[in-house]
Amino acid sequence: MESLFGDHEFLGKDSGNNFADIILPVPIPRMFTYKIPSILKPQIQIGSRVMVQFGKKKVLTGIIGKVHNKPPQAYESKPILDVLDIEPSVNPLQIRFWVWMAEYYCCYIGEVMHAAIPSGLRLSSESKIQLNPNFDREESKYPLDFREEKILEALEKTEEISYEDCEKILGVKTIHPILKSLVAKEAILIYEKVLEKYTPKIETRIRLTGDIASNKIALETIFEGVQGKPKQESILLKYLRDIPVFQKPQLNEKGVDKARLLEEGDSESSLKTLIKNGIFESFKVVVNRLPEEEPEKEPAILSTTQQTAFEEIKTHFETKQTVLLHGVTGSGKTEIYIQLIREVMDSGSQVLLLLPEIALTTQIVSRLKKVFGSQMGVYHSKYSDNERVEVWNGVLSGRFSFVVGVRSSIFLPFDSLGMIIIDEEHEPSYKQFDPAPRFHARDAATMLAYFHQAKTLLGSATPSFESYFNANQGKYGYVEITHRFGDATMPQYHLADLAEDRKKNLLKLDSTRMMREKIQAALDKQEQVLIFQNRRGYSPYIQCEDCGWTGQCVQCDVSLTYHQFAGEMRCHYCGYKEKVPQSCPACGSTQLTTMGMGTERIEESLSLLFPEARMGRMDLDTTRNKYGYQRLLDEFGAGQIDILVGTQMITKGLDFGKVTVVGIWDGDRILNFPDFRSGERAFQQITQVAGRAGRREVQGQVIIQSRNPNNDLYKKVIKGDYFEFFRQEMMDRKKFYYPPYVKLVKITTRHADFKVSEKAAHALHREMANIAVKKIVLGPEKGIIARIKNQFQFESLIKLDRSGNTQSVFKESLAKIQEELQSRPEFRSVRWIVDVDPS
Ligand SMILES: Nc1ncnc2c1ncn2[C@@H]1O[C@H](COP(=O)(O)OP(=O)(O)OP(=O)(O)O)[C@@H](O)[C@H]1O
Ligand SMILES: [Zn+2]
Repeated sequence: MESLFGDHEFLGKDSGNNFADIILPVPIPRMFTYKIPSILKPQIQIGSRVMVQFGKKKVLTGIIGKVHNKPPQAYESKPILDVLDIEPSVNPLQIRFWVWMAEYYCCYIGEVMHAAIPSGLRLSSESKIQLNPNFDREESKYPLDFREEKILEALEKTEEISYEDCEKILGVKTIHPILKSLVAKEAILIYEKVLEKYTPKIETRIRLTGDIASNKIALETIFEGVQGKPKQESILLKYLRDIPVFQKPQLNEKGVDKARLLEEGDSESSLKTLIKNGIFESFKVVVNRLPEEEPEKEPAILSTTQQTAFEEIKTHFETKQTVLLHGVTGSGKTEIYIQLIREVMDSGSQVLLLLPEIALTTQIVSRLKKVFGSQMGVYHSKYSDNERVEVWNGVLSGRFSFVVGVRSSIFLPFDSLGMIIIDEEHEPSYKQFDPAPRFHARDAATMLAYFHQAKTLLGSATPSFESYFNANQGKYGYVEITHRFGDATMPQYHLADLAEDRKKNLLKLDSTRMMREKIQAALDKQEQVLIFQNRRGYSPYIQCEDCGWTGQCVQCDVSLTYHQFAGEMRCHYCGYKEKVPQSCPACGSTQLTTMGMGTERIEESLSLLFPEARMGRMDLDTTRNKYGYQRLLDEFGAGQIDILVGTQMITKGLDFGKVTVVGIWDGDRILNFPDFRSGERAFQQITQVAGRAGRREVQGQVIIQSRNPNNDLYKKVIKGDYFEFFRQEMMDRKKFYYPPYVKLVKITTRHADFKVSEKAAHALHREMANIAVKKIVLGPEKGIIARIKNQFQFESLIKLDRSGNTQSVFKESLAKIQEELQSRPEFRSVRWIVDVDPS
């Protein structure tokens, strides 16, 4: 990245520079160079939004990525048309980060920009057609045909029209040739209309008029006046309850939200009368969507173990940029983060705390909120666009010097980060699969911290092998906590043999005797139970008992997943859905049954086995709406649920004191995943879910149901020797060339025609063979799912040597190859998907 951008080029405002590289929206692949007109020079700054002409007559909005003095070689540069921002929207460090991301993850910088800027801030541009002011119908040397006349007539009546308007006016779809001709005849202009999408929230507020609030006699007179008018009296009383002006007249100034005044069913017309009579006045204000909150409590005092870890982390930071904090589940990592965050904030720098999915970590967010109040911004996947814009602006204005967020929060406009903390750093959900940029937020955040000269703290009870490897090599500092906080002990494991119980007729509704006994014991003591079922790989589906028919997606090579709640079968890849048929579409039989074991089935079974227990279920279905997680977790925390069944969502970060039993419904389902990381993932997943049990005085009990309880991996998890497990797995990784010993790049071709997709994949393969760096190319092979959304997929996997500049040479050559292949007519509509560090 250094080669492309020297630091001096980020200084912006340099009147000696005559050219600017502009980042343009997708699908425009790279930055284009434009001339800086001298009158715009004073306004040119890195990160400002500008309008530029692209192609013949198209006007786009882009962002200044770089200013310099080198005219482009391949084309004549056009001038920048206008600068839209007085203050840049994006700072130079962000641009530098975007450039790095586009290069590292092999994607277009426009795609990074698209991911980075919340859509509420994005300039949406819609092509608009306008009369060319220089055009004179009488004097034009070009004759117009009747369609062109029609368009011009419309434009004489209104200032601008859209493409859609044109289609309507002409009653045809093919308007491009007509518009093109009009442009050529200099009769019209086509431009992109710039729309700001973000809208501030405006509240109507009510307050007492003039100085009534400070005049007791006037107030009393008013009360006398509304006697016998109960509706008006009620509104007045409610106002005084919320705003006690008798004690503090100055409170009247801010007034109350009108909606609040009317929310208990008071009538709007009575309020109107009060306003008409000059008692109340209404006014409008712009309000924050994110409420102000004061911190409620002081951070906890660290235990001796925590304090030691805290000191060790800081000592490592003196010499290392990154530190890995490896602390067992329940060791109190969050409290250590809190102390670090405090210190960095006190020193005047910004802090970012990354969590894998905020919706799943509501508990941690509310713990932090209590300590940091509204100094802390939350960047939530379930926030609305407008709320996101307010967080963005809050970072810009300095309102938030600390942000907790999901992976997209690495794009916020920080200008002086002091530390990035990545909690649960092993979590696969830090990786963005689709669309580009396909980045890993942990790795990208480490780079971001480097650009800010900031520190990175990685935290996990089960570190990723990549991070553990770096710590072992001495590249990262390493701090370990081997004991839980307070008196809590590590949970005790039990393997329950499914096959054995079946033989002995002890299996009831897929539960072993061990599982039932442990659950019952917990229920008897009013303790709580978590039951985990792995979502990956398996899903419930509908099958015909007579002919074996199963519902298939019409666009993808996958079977449809059964959603009992909606009575539907859905494709998890493209969203296609249909109602569950009454009878088998193939043979007409009505014997349709549910196969696979989803969380719904387990919930049903358990409520039959434990009829007195109150059940809850947490999965994609029950948490679809914004407050779904929150509601379930609140109920669970309040002890209104005895047994909570859930998928991956219940494994992350939950800290409930009354959970003493964790059941893993089908352990084998976690082990059998065809991936080089399956061992690592299984170890992590079992340890994490088990870690929810027994986090206070009572020791936790973990039951793993399995048909193969002698599997070596269970033994290793139970032993809990992470280092030993790592050491053994790493021998395989080394032998078979897998990360972290090599870097992986996966390239997928997609096309509606099987043959074309295959041919493109082979052409790519041949070209890649000529790239002169050490590498192994596997494939191309049909994708694990051969067809998605009617597109056939072929995949190649490339293993790159980690040494020297292998990666950059490979990526550069790959970009050239891709460009060349894309230009071949036969591959024009092929999609090429490059995934660096796939997971
Ligand atoms: N110094 C402290 N004082 C009081 N309570 C503490 C302290 N440190 C930790 N705790 C409590 O101990 C419990 C476990 O801590 P925490 O949730 O931070 O662990 P963790 O390391 O993040 O665990 P996991 O990796 O399983 O998420 C929490 O209930 C927390 O409030
Ligand atoms: Zn589908």
